[in-house]
Amino acid sequence: MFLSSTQPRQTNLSSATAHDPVRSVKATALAEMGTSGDGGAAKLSAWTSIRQERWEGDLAVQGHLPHWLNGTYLWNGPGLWDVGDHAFDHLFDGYATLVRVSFRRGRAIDAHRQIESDAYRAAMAHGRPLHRGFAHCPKPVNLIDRVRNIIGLISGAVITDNPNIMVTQLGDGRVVCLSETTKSTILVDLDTLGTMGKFRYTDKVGGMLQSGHPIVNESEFLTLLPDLVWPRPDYLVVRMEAGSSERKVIGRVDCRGGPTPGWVHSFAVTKKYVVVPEMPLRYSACSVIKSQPAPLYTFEWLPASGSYMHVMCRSTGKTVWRQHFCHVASVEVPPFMAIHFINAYEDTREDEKAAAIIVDCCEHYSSPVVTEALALHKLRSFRDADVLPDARVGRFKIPMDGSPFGELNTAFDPEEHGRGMDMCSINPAYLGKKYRYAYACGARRPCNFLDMITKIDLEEKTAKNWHEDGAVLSEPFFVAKPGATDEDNGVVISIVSTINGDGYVLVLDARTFEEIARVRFPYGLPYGFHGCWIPYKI
Ligand SMILES: CC(=O)/C=C/C=C(C)/C=C/C1=C(C)CCCC1(C)C
Ligand SMILES: CC(/C=C/C=O)=C\C=C\C=O
Ligand SMILES: [Fe+2]
Repeated sequence: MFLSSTQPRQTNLSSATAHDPVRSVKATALAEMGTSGDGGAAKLSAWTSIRQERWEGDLAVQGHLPHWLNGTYLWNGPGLWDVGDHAFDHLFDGYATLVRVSFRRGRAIDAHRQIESDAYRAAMAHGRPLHRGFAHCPKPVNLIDRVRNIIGLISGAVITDNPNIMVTQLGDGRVVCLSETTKSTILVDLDTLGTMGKFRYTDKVGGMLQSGHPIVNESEFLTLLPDLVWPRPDYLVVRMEAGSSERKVIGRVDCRGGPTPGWVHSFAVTKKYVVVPEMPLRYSACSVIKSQPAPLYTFEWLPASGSYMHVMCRSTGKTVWRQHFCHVASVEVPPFMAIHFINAYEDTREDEKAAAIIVDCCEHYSSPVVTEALALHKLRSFRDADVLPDARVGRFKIPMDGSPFGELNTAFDPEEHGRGMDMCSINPAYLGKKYRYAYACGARRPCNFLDMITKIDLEEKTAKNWHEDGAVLSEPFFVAKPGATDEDNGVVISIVSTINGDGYVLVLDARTFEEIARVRFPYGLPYGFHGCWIPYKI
């Protein structure tokens, strides 16, 4: 049964009631402040903890959803920042909230639910967070606590398993949410959004950390495992076949600079290669051991340690360039700061061998300040101040002829997307291949956060933008029309948090970038990071 009005049909509220107290007084007060000289930030649901632990119901559709849009958009992010009297101050620390919007023949049903990681359950039980997260680090109160912390770090017990970055469906149908700690890989039930438990890897690969963006298709799951352990800090490149829970090591990349690996929130692949970025924002072993976040949280900025791009052959695991064997590379590149890689492809010669690898990313002009810009106290204030750090589409060219240096250039005029950009997606059929269009969040300045969505044409070097005054928009997600052959034939979905505290799913025609429908939530949702599309089985 679908409701035609905006009145939500609520289900399963017993659980919601049980968890309602977690929404702290601070968060409620903030949400109700409204006109506090913060440019309207206080009313935005984007930076406010979710209203209730779960909800399910029909949504009112304004406009026309295409009848071919049949499937589920699953979306994950940090929906709860307040526990008891404790309020996290970083976007990346919130407890994961999973949102599901199911589209069927022009209609939409929504559900959301908290993911019950061990870290979330412990916080609910104790009324405060107990685990170490991205920026949150429970303070040791005495020497015993300090020792317990070090043991807990080695065993992994004090480290968070809050899976708030992404959600993906594996080739065998299992749905997992995850973050950058390996233990945060958690299985969820697509029908109920219930937490089913940890994803148990059956291998002996180990590893405490993983990339936040594994590359997943119907046949495999590829990811990077950065390892901080001295004297051989490195990255393992691992693959897990669909239907298996065993990761196999494809190869290993030794760090070329610095005492630890660079942050690998995401990475890139081409048809034949995995590209492992090594950037100067490196994991800080010292801050991890001392249980004391450094100014850049668990990272430190070490530009003198150099920046590198390593290209590994997906089938052989080789990274060393050999002229007649396997054309792979490890090159020094200009300093860079990238959280998200957009895509990569092989620029081939006439003999079909790659002359260079092209890698595109959301590049922050070699500055780590963007991580600090995501502190909640900054996002909740100064909405009108132009404080969002600049970013551009950075294009690397990695030579495959044994040359030691790669290039980094600006792919097109950043003014086209307001000089800010991140949270990107492409048509997934073009992953690892030459492509023309990228979708991303951009900036309508002045702003303190990404407030526009943009379609970037890398061939014509132009952008089409969509914006609503005062609203915060989530990562634009491309869904292809079944059977379509044009790269941009489909829709782009983004979740909008409006200046009045409401929220809706925005659906744009990906070709024209014009709005075709908006689907209203019963209440605005917190900002989320990344999603996936699961078509219905016929
Ligand atoms: C983008 C985002 O949400 C990132 C989350 C990152 C986390 C939870 C990182 C955790 C940690 C490290 C990267 C290194 C040391 C331990 C720990 C703090 C858990
Ligand atoms: C919100 C964000 C990263 C999210 C990670 O998954 C980056 C925003 C950058 C702004 O310029
Ligand atoms: Fe991400």
